[in-house]
Amino acid sequence: MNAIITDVAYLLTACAVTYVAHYYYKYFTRESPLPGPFPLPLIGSLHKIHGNIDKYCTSCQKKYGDMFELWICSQRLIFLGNAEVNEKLFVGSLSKSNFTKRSVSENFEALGFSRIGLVFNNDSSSWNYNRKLIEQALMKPSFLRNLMDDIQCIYEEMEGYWKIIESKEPGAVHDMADWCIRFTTDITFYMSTSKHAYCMASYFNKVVPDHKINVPGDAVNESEEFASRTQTYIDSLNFWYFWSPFTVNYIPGFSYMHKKYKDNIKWLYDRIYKLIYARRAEIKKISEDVPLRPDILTLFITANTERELEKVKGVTNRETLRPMTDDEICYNIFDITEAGIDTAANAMCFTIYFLSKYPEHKQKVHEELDSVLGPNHDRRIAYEDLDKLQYLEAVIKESLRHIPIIPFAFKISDKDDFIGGKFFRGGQVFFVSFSGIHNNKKDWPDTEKFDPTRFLNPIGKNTFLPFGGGPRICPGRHIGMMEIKTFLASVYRKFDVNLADPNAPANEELGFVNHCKKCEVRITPRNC
Ligand code: HEM
Repeated sequence: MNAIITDVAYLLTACAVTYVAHYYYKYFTRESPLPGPFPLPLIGSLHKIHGNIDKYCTSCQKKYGDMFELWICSQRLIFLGNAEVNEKLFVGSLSKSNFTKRSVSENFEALGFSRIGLVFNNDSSSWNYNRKLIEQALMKPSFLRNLMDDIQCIYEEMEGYWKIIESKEPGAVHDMADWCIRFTTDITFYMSTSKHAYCMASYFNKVVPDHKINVPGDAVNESEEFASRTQTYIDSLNFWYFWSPFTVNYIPGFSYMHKKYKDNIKWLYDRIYKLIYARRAEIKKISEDVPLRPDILTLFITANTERELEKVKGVTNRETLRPMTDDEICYNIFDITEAGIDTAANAMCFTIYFLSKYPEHKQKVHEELDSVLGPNHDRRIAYEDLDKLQYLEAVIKESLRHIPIIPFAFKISDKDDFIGGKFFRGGQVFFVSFSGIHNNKKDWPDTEKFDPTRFLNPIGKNTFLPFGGGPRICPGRHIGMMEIKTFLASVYRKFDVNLADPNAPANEELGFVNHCKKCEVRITPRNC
């Protein structure tokens, strides 16, 4: 027995020594070595990250410069933290770019994410097709016009809830982190499907239980479940990104979570499929001379069919000329809802935080709103007004510079290339740090200062990338900005918003995105 134990111990030791030797052989013989933290076998620098890879990399950037290497387990990542070293990664033209793909984990591959939808899709032909159809849908004039109205209707609903709360409890404290996420959930759901998610209504019913808003019972339960499952999905991304396939499949506890997360996605897909079938049936019943409502679901169903709403000029690419299948519609709607809710909500919330922290900029925003929108607060904000709100836009941008909602992206090269003067083989993973780029002292003097006026003059190329860059740049950037601007303009034209605790921190926490955990404010009518 003892002999067997000794043999097994020898075998394990031999395996461990071989693994360590191989790990460091790979490390010391790597091509184009860069400075960076010295990695440990198995974990690399994982033990130093303490849950926030963005903050860890920012501290490494101070020590090792704008281009360094970081090992996560046995994977070598190349950190790129300024506009110059990132230049090739942000070439916009698809045919000229060597960076058309994201780095996705083995779990994402196994779950099929790398072949469907948009966000993690690395199948060039499927991604290209989905991307073109999504871009076409999001730029249809009828869609944009309707969206402007929808945003304001949903805002007015929220303002109505605030007024009831104020009438019951003057000077009440509102958590904008809670309101903003419900606001963007309601908008995203409505612009995608023309269905009400009732997220704000059901939240209001929770906050003010003795003043229930009449919402169809099933719809509330369904909407709350949809919203909470959306958050669960966002959590599952970190889980699947950072844990190995072995861990999630075979280690008890992890395998339970893996199954729970897979069931969660299935639930969300099932709901979207139901909506697609119902909408297809509705469209069939509507006579061809009656215009259809241009929500994203209808735009996808009718794209490249007889019922297409408006042709977008200049789109001639033959591969986009076929209609979308139900699977494609489902995955694309899913990606749009998942990518559009948290991002816009947190951008709104952090901007409110910064405006409260810096009243001198809030004052300028108030003045600009008064001059552009005039004294009649019942007048709806027009699409054309948004362009004139330059100071508000500068404040939003400065907020996104300080706290980029997506602080980094993992990109992978299609083929061998020189980056920052160093040679890398195709397939190398690059950690593109938007935080690093936004805080680079060369491009942003006095980086710590909250100074929106930086954005009133032209800025350096690729120095500000809250929506990413290159062929995978965010396709929702225009409507994201439209939502944020319209929301903030609607709030600040009428109200003054102040932090309940003037010394409160921004309360940011990095999950899959930088989110605002809490932003407690008091909302009071302006004296103007
Ligand atoms: C403030 C709001 C938003 C921010 C800060 C934001 C930021 C980003 C960033 C940084 C990326 C990665 C780009 C890259 O890899 O270079 C991205 C991708 C994406 N975003 Fe957004 N986004 C926002 C709003 C939206 C909205 C409203 C939608 C949907 C309507 C959306 C849909 C997407 C999709 C589908 C992708 C994946 C694109 C692809 O891989 O081809 N985003 N976004």
